[in-house]
Amino acid sequence: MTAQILDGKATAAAIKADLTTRVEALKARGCTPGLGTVLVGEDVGSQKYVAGKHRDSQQIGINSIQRELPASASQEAVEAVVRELNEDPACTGYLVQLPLPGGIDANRVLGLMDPAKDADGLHPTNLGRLVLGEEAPLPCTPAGVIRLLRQYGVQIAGAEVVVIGRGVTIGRPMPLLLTRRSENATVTQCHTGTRDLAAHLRRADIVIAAAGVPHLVKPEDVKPGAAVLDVGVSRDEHGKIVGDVHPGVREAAAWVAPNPGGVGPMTRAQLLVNVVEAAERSAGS
Ligand SMILES: Nc1nc2c(c(=O)[nH]1)N[C@@H](CN(C=O)c1ccc(C(=O)N[C@@H](CCC(=O)O)C(=O)O)cc1)CN2
Repeated sequence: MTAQILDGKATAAAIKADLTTRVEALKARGCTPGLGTVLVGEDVGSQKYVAGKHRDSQQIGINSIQRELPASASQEAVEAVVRELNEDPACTGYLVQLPLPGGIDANRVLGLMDPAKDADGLHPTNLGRLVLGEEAPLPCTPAGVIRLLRQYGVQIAGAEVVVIGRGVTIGRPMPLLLTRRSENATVTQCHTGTRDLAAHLRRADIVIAAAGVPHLVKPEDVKPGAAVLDVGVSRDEHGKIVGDVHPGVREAAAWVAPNPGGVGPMTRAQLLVNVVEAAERSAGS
């Protein structure tokens, strides 16, 4: 049996269509949302992601504010841009593209952001709110994963979920979302210190692979009927994406979110959701 594709592109397009109407309503009330991005360095992947975020924003009527600094920028220079965006009324939400170059203290930079303008849900106050079960902008990739599973009717409640990875954008917040009462999943978090990854994978109803290790998840380790979401990004010698999930998994699983075309577009769609919601909150709607 070949897995059903969890199509992130199509799902993201539907989310964007809904947001377009909400942006029009905001504009009619004199509030035009503006997405700010802070990009430090010349990493080609990060440049591509940021360009995609602005392209999406412009398509639905959100203004773009782009700040770029060289890889040699000092901590003070990056912090100055964050302070500027905190004060800029045209910027209703913004993000700092990660990873930041070595030598920049990313936690300090994120902590300086105005939590009300945090479009990524990665400010310590907003991550703390998530832990406490309070309303907060949600980290984009984990929220995109949940939305994609729901769109295709994959059962989350009661599911055994394995998350591979413990980074700040996906691995750390993903279990927080999955174990909310609204999702009710049981989560095992695996990482480079996990002794027997295959043993965990064989029990999983849902696998979320975000390790950045090419073809880490093999067909023989996937439980029949499982949903497998490929979030890991490595690149081959031609710059082509190689995911964490072996292509043969398509013949073993019931659902697969491919990479590209699965969770990536959902990450960008959730960013737009966060920007629109922040603008709606600040406009008092
Ligand atoms: N500040 C943040 N930094 C990073 C985040 C994040 O959520 N906030 N996540 C990742 C990268 N990321 C967003 O920034 C991201 C990754 C992938 C995609 C995407 O649309 N991918 C396409 C393929 C694009 C390609 O061909 O290279 C797809 O999957 O179809 C968007 C955003 C790390 N940093």
